[in-house]
Amino acid sequence: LRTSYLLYDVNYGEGFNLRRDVYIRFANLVRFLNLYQSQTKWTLVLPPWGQLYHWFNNRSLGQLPWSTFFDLPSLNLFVPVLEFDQFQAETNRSPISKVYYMESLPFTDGKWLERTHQHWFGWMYGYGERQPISEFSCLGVQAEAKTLVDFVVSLGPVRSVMFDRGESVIHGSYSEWSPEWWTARRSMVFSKRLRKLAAEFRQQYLNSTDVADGTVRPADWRRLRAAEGSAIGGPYLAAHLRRLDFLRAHPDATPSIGSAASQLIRLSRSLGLSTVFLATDDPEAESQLTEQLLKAGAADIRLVRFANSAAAESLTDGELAILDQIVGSHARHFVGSRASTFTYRLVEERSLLGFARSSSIGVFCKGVEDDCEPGTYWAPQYEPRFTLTGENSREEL
Ligand SMILES: C[C@@H]1O[C@H](OP(=O)(O)OP(=O)(O)OC[C@H]2O[C@@H](n3cnc4c(=O)[nH]c(N)nc43)[C@H](O)[C@@H]2O)[C@@H](O)[C@H](O)[C@@H]1O
Repeated sequence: LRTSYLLYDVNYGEGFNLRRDVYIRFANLVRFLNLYQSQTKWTLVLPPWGQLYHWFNNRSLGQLPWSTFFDLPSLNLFVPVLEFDQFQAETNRSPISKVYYMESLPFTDGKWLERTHQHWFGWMYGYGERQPISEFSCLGVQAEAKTLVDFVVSLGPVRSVMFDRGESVIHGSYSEWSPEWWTARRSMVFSKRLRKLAAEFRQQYLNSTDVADGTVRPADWRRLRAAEGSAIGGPYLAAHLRRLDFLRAHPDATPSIGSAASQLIRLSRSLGLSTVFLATDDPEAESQLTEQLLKAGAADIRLVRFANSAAAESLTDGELAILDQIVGSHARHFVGSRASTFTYRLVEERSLLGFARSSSIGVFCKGVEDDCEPGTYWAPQYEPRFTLTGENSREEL
């Protein structure tokens, strides 16, 4: 069995939670390659988490491995994965055989433009040192992960292939409604350390435990199949209030603090929950909301944030965001921010835990009186199905 490596990178400006979705596209590509090419073991090289646009406190930390956030043994149960450092060690830092910089082009078939030179070096993942590359090409794509299977197969035996601007690849037939998407998604279990911190926080500040909340789940994600409605959740309302760049990027969906406070009061009253777990990227939001709650005579509503706990002090921005997601995903009821991938990932987590759709799809409206559309919800799909319709590849499970 020969070993080949697949690498990818994503446009710098993309946030953490969109990147998690791009992972699913490449994990499925690797899975399809391994099903199709039985003589090759394809391994997915995990792109280190560089200095993301939204991670203000991470600037000095350099590249973070995936194990900071995710449980690698769980990822490995779906496809073979390797941290970038390990890849460099395994290949003696030899050049990446082929790098394709993907450009979204307005044509319907996958097509590539070869612009090959003798020697290339690339800056990748924010490392100061440049990575040697044997061959660099631009690849015009309007492609799904499965189209790329045929493309990679057409390259013949190759040690390592990298796709840059990985966000250009779409899920296509293997989107959120497919078991392929969900199987990869289910394997993205958060690291043990972060899960433990979340459990301790829930117990200490929110009177919430898995046993009481009906969220005890097997350690192996392959055995987790919670029926919708089986989870009760902790006795709190969780709110994801996305602000900062959303005030500019999504002004029509982002409420003022006053409007958000009124919506929270109305919701917590109707649910009979006086504890609100607040997840937000805005350091000012909590004190501003508290002021509005007092003004509205709702001083009994208690705002709880992970960021205020002692455990938060030693965490990076990305870890803190995940803690907010884990704690938010265990609440009896959740209200999120329209169009935020942070909210999407949190709702997915809730659907996997077995929360009822109605407890998960609420979003903040712009105005208090607006009757805005609820958020998106995809029910988890479990039955594996695999059909590749490409020229070389056909297989069904
Ligand atoms: C405007 C667009 O917004 C998109 O944001 P959206 O979908 O929310 O995508 P996210 O990637 O989730 O949000 C960006 C980052 O903001 C922080 N953040 C957001 N909400 C919270 C929260 O509740 N708690 C904590 N602790 N941190 C939060 C977190 O670092 C997260 O990685 C971006 O992905 C795009 O690149 C673009 O900037």
